[in-house]
Amino acid sequence: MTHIKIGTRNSVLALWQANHVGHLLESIGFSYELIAISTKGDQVLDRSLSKIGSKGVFTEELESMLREGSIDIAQHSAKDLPSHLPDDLELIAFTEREAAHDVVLSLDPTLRLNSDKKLRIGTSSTRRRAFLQHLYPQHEAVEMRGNLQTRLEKLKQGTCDAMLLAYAGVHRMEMTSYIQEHLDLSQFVPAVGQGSVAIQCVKSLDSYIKEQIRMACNHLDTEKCLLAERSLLYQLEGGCSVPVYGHAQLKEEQIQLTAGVLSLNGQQKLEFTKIGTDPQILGELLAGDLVNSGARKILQTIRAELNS
Ligand SMILES: NCc1[nH]cc(CCC(=O)O)c1CC(=O)O
Repeated sequence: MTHIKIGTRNSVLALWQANHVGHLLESIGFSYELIAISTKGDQVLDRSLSKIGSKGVFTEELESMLREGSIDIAQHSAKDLPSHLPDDLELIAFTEREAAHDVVLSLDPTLRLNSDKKLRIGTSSTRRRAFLQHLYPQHEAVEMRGNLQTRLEKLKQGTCDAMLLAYAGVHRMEMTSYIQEHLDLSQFVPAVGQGSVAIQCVKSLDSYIKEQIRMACNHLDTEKCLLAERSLLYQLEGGCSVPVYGHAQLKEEQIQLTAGVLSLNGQQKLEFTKIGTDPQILGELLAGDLVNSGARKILQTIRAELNS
């Protein structure tokens, strides 16, 4: 029997996702074990993600383990993957994406973002912070790092009135009872990759095993969408720390990609929607539209602000 060592971060969410991948592998008769590690992104909690050195804080250690052969595959939240990945590694599968939108969690069932009352809203994502300032400038964004359990604790302690999170993680962690609002995908556009789990391996992994893993875990429609979103991110060299966002959906046989860039304070926003059939080209074309409208200048300003 083929036995697969799955490398994963050791947060409860990451372990859930790794077991999910493991169960998919079991469905084709493979067995699996988890090799769980704590990454720099999990350990350094006193600085914002955008300041720890953004690229690959959650992924680098797992990539080294792939090369050493101590794991066969690594599972990552597709959202946490940098746009530029090392040449000796590849992504061989994207699991079926669940609802990709963001949600508002609070202990107060009457809380709504559109209220006039100034609320303290916890988030660690520059995209959510920027969207919040753009759509609901009356509120104050509060930095919130840590895994989902830690953040829920902080909410309960009163560090903030509400927090913004991805529905997918909240659902996996069975925290949906705290959801007070589901944010509209078309207004509060998700991060590239949000809601899907990516599987990475060394390019030199046995091709039969690769094919089997892909068969068990890859969801073709999700893959088309993720490839379009990641193609866009690649062009703009965005990472999870910069408010470049993109979300693709299938409309009949076509891919519809909505993507944009927001300034950190939410005051400038560039956004386009485009339809196409080739994910790679669609991402490139939409990135081109953004660049032609001045995205590079906004991005330069964002990077300077984040580094200061
Ligand atoms: N950066 C943290 C992270 N990475 C993936 C998810 C949620 C699950 C997913 O998007 O697949 C989260 C938490 C969040 O953003 O709320």
